[in-house]
Amino acid sequence: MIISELTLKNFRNYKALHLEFDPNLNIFVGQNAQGKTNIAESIFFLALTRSHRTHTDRDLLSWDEKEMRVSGRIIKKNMTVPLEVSLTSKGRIAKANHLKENRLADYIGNLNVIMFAPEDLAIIKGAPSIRRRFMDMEIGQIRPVYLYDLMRYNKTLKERNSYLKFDPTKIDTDFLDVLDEQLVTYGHKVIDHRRRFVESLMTISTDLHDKLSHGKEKLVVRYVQSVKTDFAAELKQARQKDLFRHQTSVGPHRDDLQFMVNEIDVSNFGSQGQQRTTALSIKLAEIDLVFQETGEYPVLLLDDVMSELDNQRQLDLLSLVIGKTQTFITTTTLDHLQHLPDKLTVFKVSDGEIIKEN
Ligand SMILES: Nc1ncnc2c1ncn2[C@@H]1O[C@H](COP(=O)(O)OP(=O)(O)OP(=O)(O)O)[C@@H](O)[C@H]1O
Repeated sequence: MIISELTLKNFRNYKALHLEFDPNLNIFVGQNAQGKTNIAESIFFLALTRSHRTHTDRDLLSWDEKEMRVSGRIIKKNMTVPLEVSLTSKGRIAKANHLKENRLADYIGNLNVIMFAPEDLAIIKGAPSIRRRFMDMEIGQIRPVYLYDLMRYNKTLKERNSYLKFDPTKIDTDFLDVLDEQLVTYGHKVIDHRRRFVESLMTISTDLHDKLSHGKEKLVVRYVQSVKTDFAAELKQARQKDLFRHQTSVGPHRDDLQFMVNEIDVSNFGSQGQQRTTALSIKLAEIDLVFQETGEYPVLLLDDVMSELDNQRQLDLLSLVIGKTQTFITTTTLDHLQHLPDKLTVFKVSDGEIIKEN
């Protein structure tokens, strides 16, 4: 799948912008704080109706504006699909083929993107919540039904946690049983999706990591489940503790991922280089995973990551993706970019102005 055109209205520092893209490689070059990441972010937003770097929609609106719109044209399976996501006083509106989707989960999946940014190192080094968010975003893109299951699980979890805060003498254990039953039903669905995702991710990323490390490192990705064997039984067993602590101590909201390189937990004991290569393997694996699940390669957004990679890793990365996925690179300089293919388009970015150079 490729994105052929992008139009921005009041998105960050772009009041009005229209761009036509190269199907192969697009490079956005410019000094710091000119608006390169904003372009990558807008493409991510068009795909997922949210930003990769802020939870606050307000941040995405140009200062002093009340509404914004990102629209684009996607070409997949030889069909052109117009997409549009806007933030208005009525909230978030997503349209595919000019038709409004009532549920955002029905819209997501029209455009698949994989974003690789320096912050992604946090998937390896950061808190478990970052790894859960990573799983949720990625599974949601490939199988939108996951978002429903996750939403229902989270809603029930919230309800249970609020109930656990009630005066203990007023707790109705029958009602808690009902909540537990619902939590287990939705929780199983979430766990099933995650298990399948991690299995596929593991197979592909191990192979890629082998290539990226030139056979020196074996990567193993493990799904670390909070539920060990029987969710219902474990929930029951934890009930007294949960009532005491006013929160649910077992369930997929406590899941994690573990990355082992040559049998060492790379999150805690890996070198910077190993952690970077692991993050890269995971991200690149997603490209093939999206293809496996949807029959289309996603669009790849490489935001400010090339300068962090040495020559060899740049070469490995580009040789793995160019010709396969439409790629967008943001960078402050073209100097360190080696091994670029012949077919590419460079966009010079300066203070929200973009000049296309062929
Ligand atoms: N909501 C907004 N409205 C208007 N301008 C904004 C808004 N949010 C950010 N900006 C401006 O966008 C610019 C930052 O853009 P961006 O994050 O894309 O930088 P960049 O070119 O990727 O830089 P770097 O190389 O440092 O990552 C800054 O000038 C900032 O003031």
